[in-house]
Amino acid sequence: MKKKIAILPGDGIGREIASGAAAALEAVGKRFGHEFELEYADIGGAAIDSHGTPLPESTLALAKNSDAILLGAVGGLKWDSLPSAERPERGLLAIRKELGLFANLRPIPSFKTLVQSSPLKPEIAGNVNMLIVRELTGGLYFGKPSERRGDNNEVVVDTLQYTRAEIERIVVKAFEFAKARDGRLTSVDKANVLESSRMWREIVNEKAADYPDVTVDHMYVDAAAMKLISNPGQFDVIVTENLFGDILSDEASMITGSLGMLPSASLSESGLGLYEPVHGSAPDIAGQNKANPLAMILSTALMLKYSLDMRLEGESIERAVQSVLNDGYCTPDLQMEGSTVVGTDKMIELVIERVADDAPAYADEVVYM
Ligand SMILES: NC(=O)C1=CN([C@@H]2O[C@H](COP(=O)(O)OP(=O)(O)OC[C@H]3O[C@@H](n4cnc5c(N)ncnc54)[C@H](O)[C@@H]3O)[C@@H](O)[C@H]2O)C=CC1
Ligand SMILES: CC(C)CC(=O)C(=O)O
Ligand SMILES: [Mg+2]
Repeated sequence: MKKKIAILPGDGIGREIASGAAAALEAVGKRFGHEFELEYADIGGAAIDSHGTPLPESTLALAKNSDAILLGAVGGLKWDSLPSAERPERGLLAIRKELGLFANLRPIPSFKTLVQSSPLKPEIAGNVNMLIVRELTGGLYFGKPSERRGDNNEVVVDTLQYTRAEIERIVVKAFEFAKARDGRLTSVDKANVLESSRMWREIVNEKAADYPDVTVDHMYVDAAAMKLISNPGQFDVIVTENLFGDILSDEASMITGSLGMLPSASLSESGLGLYEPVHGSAPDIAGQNKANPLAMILSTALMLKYSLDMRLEGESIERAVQSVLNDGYCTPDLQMEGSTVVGTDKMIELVIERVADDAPAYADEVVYM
């Protein structure tokens, strides 16, 4: 049956890498005999320019009527001086909220061939396979009030708010992933200071009773930031609130050596999924054919596996990516001696060829989720 996919390229490098997602779907379609109907719509700065709002009704309607959604990235210098409620990023937050995408999954594996590109020592970067489960529709990014106040607007307030139900559903999701993986869950909070973290911790402890096979530990977010660098191999599943997860996952990308390597999946309770790279629109390299398209392509693989029940198809993309890296190709963000540096377009082409070619499985195959 034909699957309808909404593609929202967004801004900056989002537009360049979105073509990688479309090309990967076309290659998978040809090889496995599927038909994908791709429909494009604006979000973020592009939507401000075309529709006067960062999340047009038509984009939201398309997303709701699709089997899954692929998103590039939003934001850019052109829109940076807009009030925060009108910025491109507001479109991204709004689509997450409107679609109820509360569970953001950010897998971070070691890519053996990329160990050299990590600023960490090979023995530290080389043995990681973690999953960050980030709460995505609550916390500091959504709490009200968020405003300037007082005489001359000299007071500013942002609000970190969660309901018990919001914390429970993300914690349960994380326990389920931990149970299916290595059975270790680290809950990251700031319970020594924040009331929200104290409730978060209580809920994790309550839910632990339902998962006797999962070992739970709690870590303060400042210490977790340090341990991600000193000993990332200790983590299996990390569960944390929205802002902490945002920051820690960018930090964790350095295990691979580039933010351009990390895909993500955002899932709702009904099972609808939006797939996007962890990185942003990278205005510093936009339009130069330098962006690494692999995070976007790997997000497409996650989409096939988790929203379309096409496991083999998703794995064919993951394997193709690994094959290209093993053959020594990389984009400029991945610093590796002796490798062949290629641009965005060429990297997409190399991966697509290998999807079509049925690249073999590797003994050290990267496992995502
Ligand atoms: N999900 C999204 O749409 C996100 C959007 N943003 C927005 O993106 C804009 C830029 O924000 P930044 O803080 O610069 O974060 P960024 O993630 O866009 O870039 C940070 C650094 O990583 C590099 N980088 C990111 N992705 C890359 C890729 N695929 N290949 C090679 N290098 C890559 C960039 O060149 C830059 O030096 C802002 O407007 C921000 O609000 C930021 C994060 C997430
Ligand atoms: C641009 C923000 C709204 C989001 C972000 O940085 C992220 O989701 O990683
Ligand atoms: Mg981020």
